[in-house]
Amino acid sequence: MQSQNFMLGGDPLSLDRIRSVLTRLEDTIIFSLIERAQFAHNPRIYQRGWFKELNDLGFEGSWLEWFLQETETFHAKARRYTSPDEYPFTADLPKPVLPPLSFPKILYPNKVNVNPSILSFYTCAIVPRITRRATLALAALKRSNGIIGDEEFEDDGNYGSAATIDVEVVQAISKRVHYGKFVSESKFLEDPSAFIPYIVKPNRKALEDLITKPEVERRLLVRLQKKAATYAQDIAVENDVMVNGIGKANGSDKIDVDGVVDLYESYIIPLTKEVEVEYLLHRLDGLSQEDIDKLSKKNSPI
Ligand SMILES: C=C(O[C@@H]1C=C(C(=O)O)C=C[C@H]1O)C(=O)O
Repeated sequence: MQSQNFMLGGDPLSLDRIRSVLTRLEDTIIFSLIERAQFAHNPRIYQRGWFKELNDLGFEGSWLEWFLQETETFHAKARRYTSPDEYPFTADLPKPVLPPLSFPKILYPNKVNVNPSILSFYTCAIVPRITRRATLALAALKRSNGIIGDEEFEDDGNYGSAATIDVEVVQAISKRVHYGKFVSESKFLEDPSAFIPYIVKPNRKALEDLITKPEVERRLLVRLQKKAATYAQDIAVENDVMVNGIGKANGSDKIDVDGVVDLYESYIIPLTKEVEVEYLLHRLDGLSQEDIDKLSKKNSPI
C-alpha cells in the first residue's frame, strides 16, 4: 500500500513527477467509475438508518460508511495510513500491527483532510449521474415486469458490490485531491517569498491565484475526455485487427463521459486547489520569525 513515489528515490517534490502521479490516478478513477456505473444508484446505501442490521450492530452510519469503517480498520492495521499520501474517511482507527515505515519528511506537518467533502459530492452528485443509464435500464425492466414504486426503480440490490467499488472510487479521489499538498510544498519551496506575505496575512484568493495553472487544467480536461471516451469503448478485434470501438459518439453505455469530465472540473480540481491553499495557510505554523525571514530570503527548505 506504500506509494512508490517516496520509496524509489528521486525528487518526490518534482512538479513533473507529482503531476505524473495525478495523471496515473485519472486511470484508476475512470476505471473505477466504469465499474460503479454497471450498478443502479441504490440510494439507500448512502442514507443513514436504512439497514436495521447495522443498527443492531450498534453502527449508526450509512451502509457505505460501514464499508469504509470496516475496510479502513483492516488497512490501518496494515499501516496504510502511516503513508503521507493516504487519508482515511474513518476516525479513531487502530494502530498498525507493523512498525511504521520511515518515510522522508516531505510535507510540512498539517491536519488538512477534506474527505467529508469528497464523500458528500461523490454520493450526492457523482453516483446519481454515472449510474443513470443502469438505473433507467433497471426501471424499464421492472416496469415491463409490472413492478411499480419509484424507490424500487433505483435499487438493484447489489449493495455489497456497489459499496465495494464506491470505497475504491472515494479512496482514489482522496489520494488525488490530497496530493495537492505535495503540489503546494513543491510550489512553495520554488519561491517561498511569493507565498509568505499571503500566509502571514492570510489571503486565500491571492494564494489560489498563485497556485492556479489554467493551461495545466485545460490540458487535463481535454486528456480526461479522450481517456474516458476511449476506455469506455467496447474494443472489437476482427482478423487480429482492432476495429473502431463500438458505442456512442462519446464512448459507450459504459460511462457518462461528460460526467467524468464534470467530476474533475466541478469537484476534484476545485477541491485539490482548496487543499493546496489550506496547506499553504498552515505552512509557517510554529516557525520563528527568524526562520520565516530565512525562508523569505532564499528558496531553501526549512
Ligand atoms: C495540481 C496543480 O495545481 C492546480 C490544480 C490542478 C488540478 O487539480 O488538476 C491543476 C493545476 C493547478 O491549477 C498543478 O499545478 O499541477
